[in-house]
Amino acid sequence: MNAGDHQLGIYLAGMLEGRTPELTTDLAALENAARKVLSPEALGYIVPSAGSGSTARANLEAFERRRIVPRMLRGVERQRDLSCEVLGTRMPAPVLVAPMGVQTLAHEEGELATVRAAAAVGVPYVHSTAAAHDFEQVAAAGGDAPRWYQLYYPTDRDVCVSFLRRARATGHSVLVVTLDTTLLGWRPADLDRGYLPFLAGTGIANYLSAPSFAGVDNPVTHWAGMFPNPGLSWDDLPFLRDHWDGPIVLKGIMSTEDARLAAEHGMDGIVVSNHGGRQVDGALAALDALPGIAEAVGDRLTVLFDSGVRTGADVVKALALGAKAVLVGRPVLYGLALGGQAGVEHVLRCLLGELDITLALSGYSAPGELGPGALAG
Ligand SMILES: Cc1cc2nc3c(=O)[nH]c(=O)nc-3n(C[C@H](O)[C@H](O)[C@H](O)COP(=O)(O)O)c2cc1C
Ligand SMILES: CC(C)CC(=O)C(=O)O
Repeated sequence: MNAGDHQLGIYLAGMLEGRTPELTTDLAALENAARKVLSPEALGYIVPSAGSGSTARANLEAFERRRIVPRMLRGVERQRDLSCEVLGTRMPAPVLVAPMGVQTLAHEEGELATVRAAAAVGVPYVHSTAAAHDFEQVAAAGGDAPRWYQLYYPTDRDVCVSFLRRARATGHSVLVVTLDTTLLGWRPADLDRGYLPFLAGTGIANYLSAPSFAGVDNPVTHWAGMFPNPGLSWDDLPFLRDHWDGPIVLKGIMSTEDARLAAEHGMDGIVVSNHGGRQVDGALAALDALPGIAEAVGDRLTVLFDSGVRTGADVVKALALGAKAVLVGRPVLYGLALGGQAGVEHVLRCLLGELDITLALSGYSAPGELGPGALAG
């Protein structure tokens, strides 16, 4: 994709054709539009965060606080190339779709619409263990487009191995192991409603279609029993190495010490993330954790980032602070809720377009040129 074509393309209406007014190009405003179309349960599950929401607010505030310093007369390339390679995956820009389960809450086609949209734009899609569609369905819908797999490490290792095998067999190239959700966070919006998608049977598709577990009496409670895994430790990582022959990324790293341990344990990458503020309310903003971690690990690990990315300018800020690429979460679900596959495509194209324009107007031809000097302070 030639990112430089985005803006003209938009003005020439190619991208806006068939767009509903709710699908605004102001990505930060999508949440309000999505609130109007989501059911109360879906809204309660997707939009809010843990506890009082202070960490989710801090995530956004950390982006707001940091300011880009635009530079002039730097001979920016007329046709910018934002493409990059991350852990063996080529991508049109340093942006991936974050792993998110239960996407049928946002739209009946759920992950199938998201993976098709990601494939259309070329952005890698990260398939969640808690997806409402399984590995095979997502692989069929996504075709050859890049896909990674996110693991919730279950207490039952046979189930774990079956997930890893199927993920590999269906073309997922990188394993993302989420560490910050060994228990569900304290989420008042769901607790007050007594609602959890999994208990309603949504989000266990990968598990339900695992042939070896077909005989289980009550699959929902069986899965609910093996999902909580607070006993997980660094000693459990070699098992994954034994059963996964591709790169492994740890998601949910928020301290320099854990980042160093990830490198010492031979991991390939980390995602600096607080799960969009959905887990530990009161945790620091993910963006505030990023620069120290990036400095501590240097070239030893590929540092990725998520939590609070809403605009192209946010992507610029995260890259300047040391991320090699970012994962975008809720905005994708807002696009999904508002327009299915077309809505997700809209969000991804806007994000890449705004990233490209912001980068160029700030004096940079490529994301790799960004560093802390691109920001004030
Ligand atoms: C509805 C929803 C479901 C999610 N499901 C998962 C999941 O299954 N696995 C995972 O690692 N992260 C999951 N996440 C967290 C995202 O991967 C990501 O860390 C977070 O959404 C980033 O923050 P943002 O929404 O502010 O962009 C989920 C987030 C949301 C909003
Ligand atoms: C706990 C999961 C199964 C889904 C998730 O990660 C989330 O809702 O944030």
